[in-house]
Amino acid sequence: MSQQNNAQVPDNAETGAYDPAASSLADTVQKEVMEELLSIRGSIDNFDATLVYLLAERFKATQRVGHLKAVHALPPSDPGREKAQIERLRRLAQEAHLDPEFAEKFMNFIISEVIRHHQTISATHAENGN
Ligand SMILES: C=C(O[C@@H]1C=C(C(=O)O)C=C[C@H]1O)C(=O)O
Repeated sequence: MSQQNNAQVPDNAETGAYDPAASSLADTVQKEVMEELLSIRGSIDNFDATLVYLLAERFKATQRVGHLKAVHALPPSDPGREKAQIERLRRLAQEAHLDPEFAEKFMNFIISEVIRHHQTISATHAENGN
């Protein structure tokens, strides 16, 4: 059923609801091309949602590591572990036809954020006198 934009029914801009058809191309692209684009974008949306859930679960696990390290006075980063992870992920990326340079950059970006969290957890732990 199509939604009417009137005072009773707020549109996406007002509700903040996601519009999967949002685009700046609507007026410049043929109808069939736009349909194919939207269909592919449906898959991209599913992948992006999966990435967010995966990252959320990964950060839950790394937060646990951060608390364990703080309790046992271990350093926030573990360069030996990181080196092994990067080497493994570069190999996996190659096999999956993903640019290994990109995989390494992406992994380093995530790891640096995790280390920042671990530093915060460690500082909070120290402040609390444990
Ligand atoms: C999560 C850890 O802490 C840091 C973050 C890592 C990661 O995000 O994978 C890996 C090594 C550490 O520098 C860990 O030591 O396992």
